[in-house]
Amino acid sequence: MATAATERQTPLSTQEFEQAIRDKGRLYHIHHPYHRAMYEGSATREQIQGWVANRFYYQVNIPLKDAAILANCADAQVRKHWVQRILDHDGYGEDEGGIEAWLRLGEAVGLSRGELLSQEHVLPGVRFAVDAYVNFARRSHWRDAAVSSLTELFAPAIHQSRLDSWPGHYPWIGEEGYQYFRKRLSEARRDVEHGLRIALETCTTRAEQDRALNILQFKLDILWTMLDAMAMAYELQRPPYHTVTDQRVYHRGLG
Ligand SMILES: O=C(O)c1cc(C(=O)O)c2c(n1)C(=O)C(=O)c1cc(C(=O)O)[nH]c1-2
Repeated sequence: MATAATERQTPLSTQEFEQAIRDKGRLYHIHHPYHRAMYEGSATREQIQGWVANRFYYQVNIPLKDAAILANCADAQVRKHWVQRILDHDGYGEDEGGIEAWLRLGEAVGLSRGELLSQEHVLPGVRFAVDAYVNFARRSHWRDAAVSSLTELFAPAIHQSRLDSWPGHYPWIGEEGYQYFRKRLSEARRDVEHGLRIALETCTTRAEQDRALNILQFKLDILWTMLDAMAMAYELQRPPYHTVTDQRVYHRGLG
């Protein structure tokens, strides 16, 4: 008879494991009140601008995270696919890349390129959360780092929700701002197919599956925590040091 302990060790079937991964979508940042406000049309211009400026820090760090995964991966077949993610963001040939598209989104919401590039709006809480993601990829086995990207399973829905709702709610946002979200619809679907295959093929014991689900939760925590920091600053008007100064005195990264 199986005891509770041995039952815990029974691996989930591939279908059950995939379902457990997909079930994590109920904790995606699409459900964060900050995100809901943007989607529902109640976000202010300052809140949208704050989100775009802070999320830029995520955008510029994604290729560093993916380069760390490549650097830790001895499997050429994996690298051959994974390298595409860096090109998607940095650009290649005629494709201007996601970082450039995000800078255009910044301009479309009224932020200059210089404002985004200087990182002057990046809140410490956002910086720490994104840095935790990059550092996890640097120090982990590439398979664990690959699993942490699986929140992208849920990303097409969130990009689509912005394309569906923002133009109606925020007519002041220029049309050229939406290209990033359009571009990611197909890129995220392709990436996640590869990432999911890695997870399903390499996490075969219950312990490995549980670890993968915990890593995915770590990543969900990062995304949620970024929005918590933005909610403090732009909804509750309590950015860091607000009791002392209204200047953005926070550090811009230590290089
Ligand atoms: O707008 C979003 O809500 C959102 C979320 C995520 C995500 O789930 O990590 C990514 C993106 N966008 C995105 O645009 C992107 O390029 C991306 C790469 C990754 C990753 O973990 O490698 N996540 C995401």
